[in-house]
Amino acid sequence: MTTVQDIRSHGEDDAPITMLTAYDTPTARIVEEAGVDVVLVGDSMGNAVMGHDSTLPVTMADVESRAGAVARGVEDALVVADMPFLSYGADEGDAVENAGRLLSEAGADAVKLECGPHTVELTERLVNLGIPVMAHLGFTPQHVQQYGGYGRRATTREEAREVLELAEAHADAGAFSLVVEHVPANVAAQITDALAIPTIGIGAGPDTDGQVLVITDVLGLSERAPPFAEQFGDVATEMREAVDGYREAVEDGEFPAAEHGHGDADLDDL
Ligand SMILES: Nc1nc(=O)c2c([nH]1)NC[C@@H]1CN(c3ccc(C(=O)N[C@@H](CCC(=O)O)C(=O)O)cc3)CN21
Ligand SMILES: CC(C)C(=O)C(=O)O
Ligand SMILES: [Mg+2]
Repeated sequence: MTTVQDIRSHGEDDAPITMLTAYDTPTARIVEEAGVDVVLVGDSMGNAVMGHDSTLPVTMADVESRAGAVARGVEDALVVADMPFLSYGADEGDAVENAGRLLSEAGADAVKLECGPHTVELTERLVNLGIPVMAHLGFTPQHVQQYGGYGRRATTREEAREVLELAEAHADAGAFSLVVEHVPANVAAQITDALAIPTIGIGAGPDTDGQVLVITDVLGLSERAPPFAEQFGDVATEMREAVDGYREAVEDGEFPAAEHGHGDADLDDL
């Protein structure tokens, strides 16, 4: 069993923390069997498996449903669920209830919040209530309209300092780890050095305590993947071949065959 305390106590000499997203039971099972430490039910499901072009349309109902599916496929890995756009930040009571439901009903072990100055208090409140929080800073995709694009963040000294200070504030508020996305490697390295909790990077260079990617980017199932992602397989080709094989077998009258057990029942003509 991987717990939030196992992640929190990650040491400098330990192997890097591995995290991957999953949005369904069979994929979550494979991610866990591979020995990945943390399975993230990311709001990247909007792009990755729901056909949206951002994470903004993803709802609590979407994340609850997908987190349930993932939690049912996982025994040992830590399951973290993203809080989707506007499920926190508008009303603190609603935020607490939404976060709580991801644990008590969907079966997640922790939640992840895209952070800013407004999430420091919320982090403290959630942690006090027993809801572990993973913070997310740097490029936070729920702010894409505010940023005006998908470019790297914290590229100036001023903005890098802001991110560092927010990281420290969320660590002090009780976050057990911190995702740092799409920032310069030296900025991610300095944040990592400054914090007692582990950092998990995406598009943030090699000097974080762990790495995370979106599963469809890793598998070669994404229509578009960010430049910092790496494709480690070509599952789309495998799927195309299987589907093509099925279609051909039906069209050629080869499927179903006797071995598929469609024998006749012993009855008169209807
Ligand atoms: N499939 C997938 N993978 C991801 O890693 C991912 C998602 N979806 N959805 C949520 C966010 C969005 N992310 C992204 C998506 C695109 C870029 C990207 O293309 N950046 C380019 C263009 C920058 C620009 O528009 O100026 C770059 O060169 O940095 C970066 C992060 C990372 N996350
Ligand atoms: C890319 C990770 C960090 C994420 O937030 C997601 O998958 O939604
Ligand atoms: Mg996310």
